[in-house]
Amino acid sequence: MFVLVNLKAYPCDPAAVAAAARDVAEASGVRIAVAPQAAHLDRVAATGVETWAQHVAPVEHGSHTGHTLAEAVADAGAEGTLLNHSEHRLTLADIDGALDAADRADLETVVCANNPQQVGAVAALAPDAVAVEPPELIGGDVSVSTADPGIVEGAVAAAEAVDPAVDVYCGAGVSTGEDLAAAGSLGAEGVLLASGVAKADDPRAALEDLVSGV
Ligand SMILES: O=C[C@H](O)COP(=O)(O)O
Repeated sequence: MFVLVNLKAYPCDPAAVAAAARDVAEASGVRIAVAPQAAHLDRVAATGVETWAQHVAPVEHGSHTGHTLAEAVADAGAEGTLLNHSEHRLTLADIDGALDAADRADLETVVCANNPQQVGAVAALAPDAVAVEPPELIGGDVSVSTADPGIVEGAVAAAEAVDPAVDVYCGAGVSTGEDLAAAGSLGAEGVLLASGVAKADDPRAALEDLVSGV
């Protein structure tokens, strides 16, 4: 299972969470990556943890003030990027352009989607993975794998029907080892989570619990 921890814009210490994620990944053998704010990418990458961007724009080098350039996040140490997060939606054309940008910069990609129908649509653009997240469950206490297992199974079937090479992750409310195991049993190959770690009193303990069943 892949555990992708999105720090969003939460007021946590990105380097401390990253160091904890690095240690827990090393101790458990579970692949864990951290996606901080763009301005914190180099600080997070310096810890040695696998580092991801939260977004890249569908642009190339040039006159694009304020846009996040894929090559710049790669220079800062990112190895992958989220795209089309529920809190940063893109048009289909922009997802396509951002995937091209990520490809140029050699970034792995996870495209987020609300439901299995959207999973099918974005899987057709051939990202490395898709992440299904029902927006109403994001930031809550109940995991998607408990509240809506059918959406995870539907996402797995939708991606498989379009492109079996596209991995499927799920997210929203994931915070415990039980949640991670449930996601795996529904066919997900990873989880995308945020508040369960970034807002935890002890992010290291939260990460240890998360991987305890793997
Ligand atoms: O990017 C992460 C997802 O939006 C899930 O967030 P959450 O774990 O706080 O529900």
